[in-house]
Amino acid sequence: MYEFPHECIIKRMTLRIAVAGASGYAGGEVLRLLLSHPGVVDGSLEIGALTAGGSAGTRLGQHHPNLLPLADRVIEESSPEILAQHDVVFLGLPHGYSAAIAEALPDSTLIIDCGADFRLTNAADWEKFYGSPHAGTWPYGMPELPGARQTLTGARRIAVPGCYPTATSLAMAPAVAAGIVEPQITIVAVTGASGAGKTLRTDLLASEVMGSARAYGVGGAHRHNPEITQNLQALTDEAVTVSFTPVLAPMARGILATCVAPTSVTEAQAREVYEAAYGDEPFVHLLPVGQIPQTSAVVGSNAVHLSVHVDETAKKLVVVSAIDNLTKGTAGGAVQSMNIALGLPETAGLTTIGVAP
Ligand SMILES: NC(=O)C1=CN([C@@H]2O[C@H](COP(=O)(O)OP(=O)(O)OC[C@H]3O[C@@H](n4cnc5c(N)ncnc54)[C@H](OP(=O)(O)O)[C@@H]3O)[C@@H](O)[C@H]2O)C=CC1
Ligand SMILES: CC(=O)N[C@@H](CCC(=O)OP(=O)(O)O)C(=O)O
Repeated sequence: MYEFPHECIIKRMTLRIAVAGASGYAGGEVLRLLLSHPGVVDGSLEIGALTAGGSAGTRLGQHHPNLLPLADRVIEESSPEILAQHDVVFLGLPHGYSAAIAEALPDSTLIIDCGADFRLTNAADWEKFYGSPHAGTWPYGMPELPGARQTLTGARRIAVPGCYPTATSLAMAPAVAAGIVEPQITIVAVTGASGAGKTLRTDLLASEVMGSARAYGVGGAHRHNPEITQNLQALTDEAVTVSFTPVLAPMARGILATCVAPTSVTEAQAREVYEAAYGDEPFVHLLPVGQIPQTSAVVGSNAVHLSVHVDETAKKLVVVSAIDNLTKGTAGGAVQSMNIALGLPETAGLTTIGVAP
């Protein structure tokens, strides 16, 4: 056995990557990004098994017509035996499946879980919002949070953040960390239907979603509440409260979050805080004054677009944030974390340029 991963890179061994949940949206997006990852292009990374549940035995092309280079690959069962033959395993499975798989894989396997199972530190929060026993906590794949890159470097287990927590935590983290807001935060975030995955649901039929927008998980009921609070609470000694309302909009991809908190600073002062926090970040961009984020500008990219405003009358900081839920909100964050864990350039295989309009 070699020491994974640095020895592999030094010895130019090929790392094999499996994607479990390959027929789903998260798995498909991981594969889309991997196909143009320089490691896959130069052969140092290899796309190995593609696995799923009931879709085992079908061609990947049936599920993802965009992934032509992999169209004829046959999906296998998500068994630990198959996944254990790989150095890196992405999990794009429903909540509740990751722990059993992780237990059956060697400690040396880099497991990157797009699901929620290992994101929360507080077992009571997990049980309240997910209704099952807490599996544990893994290093959290949001490199832009203070201290996160060190935790991810060399990690073998990574919990990829939720899509709303990505858009909203990155929007509010600088303000909370710098103490320029009272951390009583109100968030309304619009999302596209792909956030719900591919599972057939009658409330997600085209006739239900097209031409309409609707709030859901209202009144603190959405399971991303504790995750957003956890991320922001880690940045301050003051008690953080988050009132979060998600809204489903008739679009396939994208999240647009509006995050509001009381402040006494000016807009210029707030911008200075955000410029200092994100000036060197490859994926988080504070937009020029006068430009406000929109989902079409980030779709298909790993970018986070932010604008920072102060409502002088209401004395509120207003931060608008846009991401692609499937890219920075899932698979892009997963690949970015893989890059850090493996000692590869953090931006490898990831673009900041969206497909607007
Ligand atoms: N969609 C998004 O924007 C985001 C998703 N995530 C997370 O990523 C994970 C995947 O989500 P998403 O891709 O949207 O969901 P999908 O419903 O699109 O895909 C789910 C995948 O899991 C597979 N699967 C389902 N049941 C089983 C099973 N019993 N055994 C093995 N495989 C199974 C499905 O295979 P089959 O086709 O065979 O049923 C499919 O490949 C979830 O945990 C989700 O919370 C995280 C952030 C954002
Ligand atoms: C439209 C829609 O339903 N969106 C999903 C997004 C959550 C998600 O996918 O993130 P997790 O990994 O935490 O499940 C939702 O609100 O549940």
